[in-house]
Amino acid sequence: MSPTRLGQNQYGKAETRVVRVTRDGATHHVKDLNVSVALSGAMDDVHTSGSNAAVLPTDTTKNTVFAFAKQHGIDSAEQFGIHLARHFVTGQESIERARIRIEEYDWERITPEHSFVRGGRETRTTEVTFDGARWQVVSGLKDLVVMNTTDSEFWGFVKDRYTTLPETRDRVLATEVSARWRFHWARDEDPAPQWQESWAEVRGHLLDAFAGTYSLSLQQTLYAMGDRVLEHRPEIDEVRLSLPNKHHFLVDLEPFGLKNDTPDSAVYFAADRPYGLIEGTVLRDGAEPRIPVTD
Ligand SMILES: O=c1[nH]c(=O)c2[nH]c(=O)[nH]c2[nH]1
Repeated sequence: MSPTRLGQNQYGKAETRVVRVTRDGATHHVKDLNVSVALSGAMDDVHTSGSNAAVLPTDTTKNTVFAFAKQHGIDSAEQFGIHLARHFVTGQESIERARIRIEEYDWERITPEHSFVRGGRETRTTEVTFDGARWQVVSGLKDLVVMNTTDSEFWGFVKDRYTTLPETRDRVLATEVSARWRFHWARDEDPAPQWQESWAEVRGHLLDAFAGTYSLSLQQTLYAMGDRVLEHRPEIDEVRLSLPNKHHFLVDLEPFGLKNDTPDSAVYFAADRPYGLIEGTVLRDGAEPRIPVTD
């Protein structure tokens, strides 16, 4: 038998759901997060000798999330993640790195006071990593569904013996955007970004680029989206996008004697699978490389 050793490892409580309700007279405010803590460091013993001496229980990491939400509030998901990561890395000798992933759910008001409906829109995400010296904050969004009903073409592609896709000069382009953007900010001595404002601005640029790009492929739209964010937001160094192509196929209505042309109230079949999956990263030239984060 060849010798073995412990490779990359991390542990912590995943998906702690914390909801904080703040009262401003009769007006209530809700912050709704799903927080996953992952800690790593000097953890050989717990895996190989059974000693738990270096292990802060995952139960404690969950309790810390609730206690911090109560004591310090939740200003932004990023700020909350930074606070937690700093606490774990500076508070325990055995913990060398913390990664905090947060999803934030949106609640819209039904009444001005204390009734809400869960926003059916996208989920906001952030991932904060801290190794005691350097921060890496990657924020994002997922499940943001968008559609252009024109200004999209796809033609001039490679054709082999299995190609049947017709070229098109006018199609529906729809996708469900998953985007993650990495902040330049890495050191405590540098001023941190305005997390809330930055997130809203990036979201706006992603949408503007999607809507405003005359698209010859979803790949081209992807690049335009990332490029626009980097052009307008100096606090961001990298944008990663995952864009499923939510195909809309013109239905063949010829058997019923109906012409189904795009310019004339077209009818599409919105297929849910399979879907093309277009993924890519747009980087600022000369940006520092990311800290590798294990999934
Ligand atoms: O925008 C697109 N990019 C592709 O790579 C592709 N492939 C395909 O079949 N349809 C599309 N659309």
